Amino acid sequence: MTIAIASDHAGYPLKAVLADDLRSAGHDVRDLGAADAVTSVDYPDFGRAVAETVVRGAARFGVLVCGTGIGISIAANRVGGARAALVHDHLGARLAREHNDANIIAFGARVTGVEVARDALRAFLETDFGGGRHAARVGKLG
Ligand SMILES: O=C(CO)[C@H](O)[C@H](O)COP(=O)(O)O
Repeated sequence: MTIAIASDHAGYPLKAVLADDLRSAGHDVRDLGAADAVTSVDYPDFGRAVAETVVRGAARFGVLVCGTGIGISIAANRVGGARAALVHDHLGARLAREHNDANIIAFGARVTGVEVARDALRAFLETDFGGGRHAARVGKLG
C-alpha cells in the first residue's frame, strides 16, 4: 500500500528506520521530508503535509515522527479527516486502528525506543478498524 511518512529533524533517525522497514515490506513509501537530522525545521509543516496526503487519498496511511510526537500529531489533526494517533507501544497502535480508525500514526523519537516503534508500526498496519460501536464514535470526530 502507499504510505506517506515525514518527520522533523528530531524524528529523522527513527523516520529513516521506519521508512526502510516499510520499503522492505513492499510498501510504496512517499517520504515528504525532513531531509536530515541536522537542519532545524518546523514540525507543523510536515504534520500537515502527511495529513493532507492521506486525506486526499494519495496515501492509505501516514507515519509521523518528531521529538515527542506531540507537536507533529497536533499539526496533523488540524487537517479535517485526519485521525492521527500518538502511539507509545504495541497495544496503543492496535487500538488506534481497532477503536479509532486512525489513519496516521505518530511517534516521539526522543521518548520511544526504535524497536518499540517498529513493532507498533507493524501492529498498526496489521489491524483493521473494528466498526460496530466504534463507528458512530469515530463519526462524531468529524
Ligand atoms: O517534539 C517536537 C515537537 O513536539 C519537536 O521535535 C521539538 O520541539 C524540536 O525541538 P528542538 O528544536 O529543540 O530540536
